[in-house]
Amino acid sequence: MITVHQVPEAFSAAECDRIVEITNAAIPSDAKLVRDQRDHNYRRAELVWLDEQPDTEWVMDRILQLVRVANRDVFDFDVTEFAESAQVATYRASAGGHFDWHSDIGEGRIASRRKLTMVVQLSEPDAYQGGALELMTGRDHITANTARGTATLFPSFMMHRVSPVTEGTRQSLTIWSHGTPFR
Ligand SMILES: O=C(O)CCC(=O)C(=O)O
Ligand SMILES: [Fe+2]
Repeated sequence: MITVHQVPEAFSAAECDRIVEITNAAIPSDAKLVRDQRDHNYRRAELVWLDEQPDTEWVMDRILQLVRVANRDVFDFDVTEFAESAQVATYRASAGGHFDWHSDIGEGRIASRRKLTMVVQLSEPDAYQGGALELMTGRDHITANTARGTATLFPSFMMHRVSPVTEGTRQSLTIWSHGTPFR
């Protein structure tokens, strides 16, 4: 089904804390876009790739379980693998953190095979202003639940954005699952 599916408390507060600690201990790279172009007008965030961090297998195990169940019960897409590491993004108001409207499907060998995107809210909603994950479901758009630990899953072709963070810092985890390109 083509929809936005939200899973409250996909990660507990303690688990979000742990992911944030791991992220904050790592050295972030500046957000790179599909095809490696950098365009700060389009996206501004720091990225940490989870597969480069120690002791994160449990995060991947949980992701696998969440995506498997959501795909079985809701989407029923032809998803066969996770071809890219999960990433944690840090959007800071002080750095103009945001991500303009985009689809996650790109032209590259891997980006063209993205099927299902999952985003987990890692920050408390009162830790930042702005920073809403908005998804275009048709003529309207919806705003993802901001509760900490909520997972939002959607088809990777769906247009979405993170509105500018105007105060504080927002952190989120993103993972894509892959399969034969949509046809
Ligand atoms: O941080 C978010 O809520 C969304 C991130 C995103 O859209 C992406 O990494 O492609
Ligand atoms: Fe995205």
